[in-house]
Amino acid sequence: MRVSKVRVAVAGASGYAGGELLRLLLGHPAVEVGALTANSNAGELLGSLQPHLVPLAERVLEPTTPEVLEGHDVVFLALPHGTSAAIAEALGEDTVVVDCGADFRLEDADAWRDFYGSDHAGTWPYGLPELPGARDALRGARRIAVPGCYPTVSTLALAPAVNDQLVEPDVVVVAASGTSGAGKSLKANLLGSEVMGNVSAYGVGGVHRHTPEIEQNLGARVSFTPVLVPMPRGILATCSAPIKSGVTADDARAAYVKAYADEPFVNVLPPGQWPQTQAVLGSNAVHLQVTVDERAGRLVAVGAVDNLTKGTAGAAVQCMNLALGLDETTGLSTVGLAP
Ligand SMILES: NC(=O)C1=CN([C@@H]2O[C@H](COP(=O)(O)OP(=O)(O)OC[C@H]3O[C@@H](n4cnc5c(N)ncnc54)[C@H](OP(=O)(O)O)[C@@H]3O)[C@@H](O)[C@H]2O)C=CC1
Ligand SMILES: CC(=O)N[C@@H](CCC(=O)OP(=O)(O)O)C(=O)O
Repeated sequence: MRVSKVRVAVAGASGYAGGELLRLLLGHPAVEVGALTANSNAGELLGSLQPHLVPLAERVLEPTTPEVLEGHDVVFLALPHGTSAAIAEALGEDTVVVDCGADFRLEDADAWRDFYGSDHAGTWPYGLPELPGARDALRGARRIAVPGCYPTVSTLALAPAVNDQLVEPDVVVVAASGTSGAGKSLKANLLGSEVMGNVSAYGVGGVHRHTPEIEQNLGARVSFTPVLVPMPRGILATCSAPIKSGVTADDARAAYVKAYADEPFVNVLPPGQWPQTQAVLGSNAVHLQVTVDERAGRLVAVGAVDNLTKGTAGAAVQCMNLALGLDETTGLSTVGLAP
């Protein structure tokens, strides 16, 4: 018997997140790739911009309009902030719209205005199924807001400690990211000569827009510092919080193992082994480790993700699977690419 496939469109197919979505969708057994759209690159062959997507090389990028995107079962939006709402509004309620941008992640309209400087578009179910209660909201959802890449790894690295009240709700996150996190458009600070052989902090002092998103996820005060490192992909987040009296490293580890025991994509590493980015590259896995720094009185958790996979496109596919009632892991792998 021939089972009909889910027809998906990708808006922003010329960008990094769109390209990663297509790489994953090409390996997804239940999906047929429909329209591919772009902005300045509309009219170009996909193969000229994303040569790794060989089966789609001859596809021509169309303009990003509701007319091109309608008629699909699922539409992935991998577009700049502020562009999703108008498109989503024009698509029918039956279409599953999965937004990789930030527009619908935050619940607090004031926080949105403070960090993004525009009017709040609204709030959609948040695409981090591993958060308590989130998976149920994603099953059957027709609108999904995929988390930011830093919030994904930072939240998962701290949630068991905060939720089990092992720590004070006052956390510090310092996270190093590869340059693809900044997208594919030209920026002087991302030139090879600026990035190679260089590591730099940015968005320091509570001004990065992922701060309110991590706060929303954890219900904790957050000091977040992102760091740009000279690699194309991957994030390593080092997270800490004041430990409550009497909590040991074994207690912390037990809480993490229990919280993630049934999670297909969260891998709490064996004791003493610390996450590294190359182990998660191209995979939808999150690698975590936790301990207690007794001298400083802090719990320390480290997490690694691929910003483009579990940090964006992999999470988007995971959420699509939940929305459509497919097995959550369909088309996704926990196997990384190393060295
Ligand atoms: N990169 C990452 O690691 C992560 C990205 N995200 C989010 O995913 C989204 C896409 O990011 P990313 O792929 O990195 O960005 P890129 O800059 O690589 O790609 C942006 C895409 O959007 C298109 N585009 C640009 N301007 C417009 C416009 N005004 N209207 C319609 N389309 C437009 C571009 O088309 P063209 O090439 O034709 O100009 C391109 O296809 C963003 O919201 C980003 O925040 C989320 C988590 C992580
Ligand atoms: C290295 C780098 O620049 N990373 C991006 C985060 C990418 C991300 O998660 O994107 P959105 O929240 O925008 O969807 C940044 O710091 O702005």
